[in-house]
Amino acid sequence: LQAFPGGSIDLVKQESGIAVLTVNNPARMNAFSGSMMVELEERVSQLEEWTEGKGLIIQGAAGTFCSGSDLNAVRAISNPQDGMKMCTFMQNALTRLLRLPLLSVALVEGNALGGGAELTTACDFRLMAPGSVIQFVHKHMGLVPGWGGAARLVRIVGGQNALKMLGGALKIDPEMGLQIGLADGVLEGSLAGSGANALLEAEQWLGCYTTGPAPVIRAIKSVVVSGRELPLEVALRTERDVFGTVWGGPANLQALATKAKHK
Ligand SMILES: CCCC(=O)SCCNC(=O)CCNC(=O)[C@H](O)C(C)(C)COP(=O)(O)OP(=O)(O)OC[C@H]1O[C@@H](n2cnc3c(N)ncnc32)[C@H](O)[C@@H]1OP(=O)(O)O
Repeated sequence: LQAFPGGSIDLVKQESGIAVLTVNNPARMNAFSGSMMVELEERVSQLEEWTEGKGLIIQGAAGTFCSGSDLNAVRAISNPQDGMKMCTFMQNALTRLLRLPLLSVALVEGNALGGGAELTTACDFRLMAPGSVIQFVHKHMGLVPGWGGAARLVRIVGGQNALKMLGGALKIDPEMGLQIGLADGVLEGSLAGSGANALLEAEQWLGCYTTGPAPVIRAIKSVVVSGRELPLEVALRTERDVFGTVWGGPANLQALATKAKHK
């Protein structure tokens, strides 16, 4: 993958506990070069070690999300063996990304195409800016998703919607995204339009879910990942173990001491 350089994956970990990951290759509409795939995996490793983290926003540079694989690299490795190696690498990186103990949101401005659409499904939530599009264009490229995007899409929107989206290479706009459950929110028009404002709005949106002590937010994500991925009996055991990490913990004791009311 390192033989196909260009662009970068930038990570900023903020004091607020929300990190921002930027897919940065604007000359190619933030397409993933080989070196960016390697960098993505490195950034995921850094986030796995970030014990203070609560949230993650994934965005593209310069007002558009990501146009998938860099087609120059795709052409150079257009044989099944190399394609499967690349897919294995990206499936692993994106599976680890989705399993991070952080609540993650894909901030979709402009286009999320091909592998870019797949990347949005490796986040817990998708926020779409007005005018943005998520499109699995794979059929038009004579392909199917290979970065795990089909498997995750079925779990997000159901098999029927996934079949329509992949079979028709449908352009999903924010309205349709909300309707089928692909989008979890749409940015306000007033704030959208500038990358900085869109990011601010995404931070505010995510803040509704990440407010609170990091151990509790991370535990919430862990029990949901277990419920999402494991057979019920195993998920229940995991839930009990995670419960043990917060029961009697500082946040729990403080809530008991203040006799919190939930009106
Ligand atoms: C398992 C993974 C499967 C995959 O991801 S396969 C790749 C799927 N993605 C695509 O096919 C995207 C192809 N690109 C497009 O449709 C359009 O470029 C796009 C994103 C709608 C933007 O259109 P426009 O706004 O008209 O801009 P444009 O076409 O002039 O693009 C600007 C420059 O970006 C380049 N670019 C866009 N997408 C790229 C890509 N995926 N790989 C490599 N280069 C890409 C494009 O060639 C152009 O470069 P240049 O200015 O001509 O040098």
